[in-house]
Amino acid sequence: MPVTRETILTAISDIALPQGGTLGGTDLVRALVVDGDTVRFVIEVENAATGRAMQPVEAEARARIERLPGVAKVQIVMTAPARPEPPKAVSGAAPSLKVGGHPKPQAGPQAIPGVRSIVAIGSGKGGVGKSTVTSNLAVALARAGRRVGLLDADIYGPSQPRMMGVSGRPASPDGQRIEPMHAHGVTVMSIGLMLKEGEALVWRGPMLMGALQQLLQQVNWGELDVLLIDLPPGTGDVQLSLCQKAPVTGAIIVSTPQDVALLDARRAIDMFNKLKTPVLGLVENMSTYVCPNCGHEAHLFGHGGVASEAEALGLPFLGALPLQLEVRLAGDSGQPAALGDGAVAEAYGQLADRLIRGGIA
Ligand SMILES: Nc1ncnc2c1ncn2[C@@H]1O[C@H](COP(=O)(O)OP(=O)(O)OP(=O)(O)O)[C@@H](O)[C@H]1O
Repeated sequence: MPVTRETILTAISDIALPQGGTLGGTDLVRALVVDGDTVRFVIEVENAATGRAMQPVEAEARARIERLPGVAKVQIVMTAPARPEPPKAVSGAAPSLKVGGHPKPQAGPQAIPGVRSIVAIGSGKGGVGKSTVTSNLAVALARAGRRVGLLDADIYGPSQPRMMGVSGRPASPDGQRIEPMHAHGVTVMSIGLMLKEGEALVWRGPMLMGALQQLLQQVNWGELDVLLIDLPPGTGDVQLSLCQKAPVTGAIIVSTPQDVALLDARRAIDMFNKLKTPVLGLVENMSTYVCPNCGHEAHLFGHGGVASEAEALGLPFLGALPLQLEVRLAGDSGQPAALGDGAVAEAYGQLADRLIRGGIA
């Protein structure tokens, strides 16, 4: 039987650390991947000196994993994170709520109290409409009577405040817990609400992870059937951190039908597979364009590519969403198109329905 992530973590969890405590009691083990009979992971240490002190721990972990049936090769890499940027790297006075900062040690994924399921929305390529799909899906689920949260974790380009029409700074009466915003029946939180508009975040990996951890754990999400997480495009720190810090139910991948977008989508799927996060299915955005004047239907980015890719990968194809000027205008005005009654709202209604029937939302 192939060895599992859980078996490995259990096998090494009680190894004592030189600084006290055990390996299982920290979140030093990162990016654990089981690839057939090969096990790979990273042990993150504070600096080179801690790394040297941790060498016996690494050796003991390697020996224990090598003894597990089904393991032929163990690759352990010890890394020290780049020093985080000091908070002044963010211009303006964003962190009065102290969002950002080094992540707190956390042993494995931590559930968010009251949140039944967590769905990450990802894409390989930027600009394919991931944020648009997330906001419209959130609205469609809320219209279907679900209790929905939307976390904008697109730390480099948070667009949910604009798309959902929320602004202002979230309150934090006790300086610890953060009150989310509410729009169109959806509970919304975005790193963008902590920053001035147009302000780019220049935090590095560890700060990003700290910010994400806070947005997951310090926001008063309340009781939710589903929390949708709008990820940054690509396969970086935020995705990795999310799948390690939160029990993600699954990921939905958004792509346009273009080959180049599909190629990147494949990379995103591969990353979620490596992180052992189930891919719930693929969505094709900007699928068809119907000219509002003459009704002519055109396929600007090709058509059907995502459905055939899903079939080839043995993944569900969750639906095709049309390219429409109305969608962009609605997104820009903070009133997602799924609030209306047209073809777009119907397509999102079907997508929402599918997730509800599948027990995901
Ligand atoms: N189906 C659609 N029809 C028309 N415009 C769309 C559609 N989907 C997205 N857009 C527009 O395309 C632009 C990019 O969309 P969006 O910001 O949702 O993409 P993204 O993948 O989240 O991008 P990023 O890489 O910045 O995170 C936006 O202006 C949006 O309004």
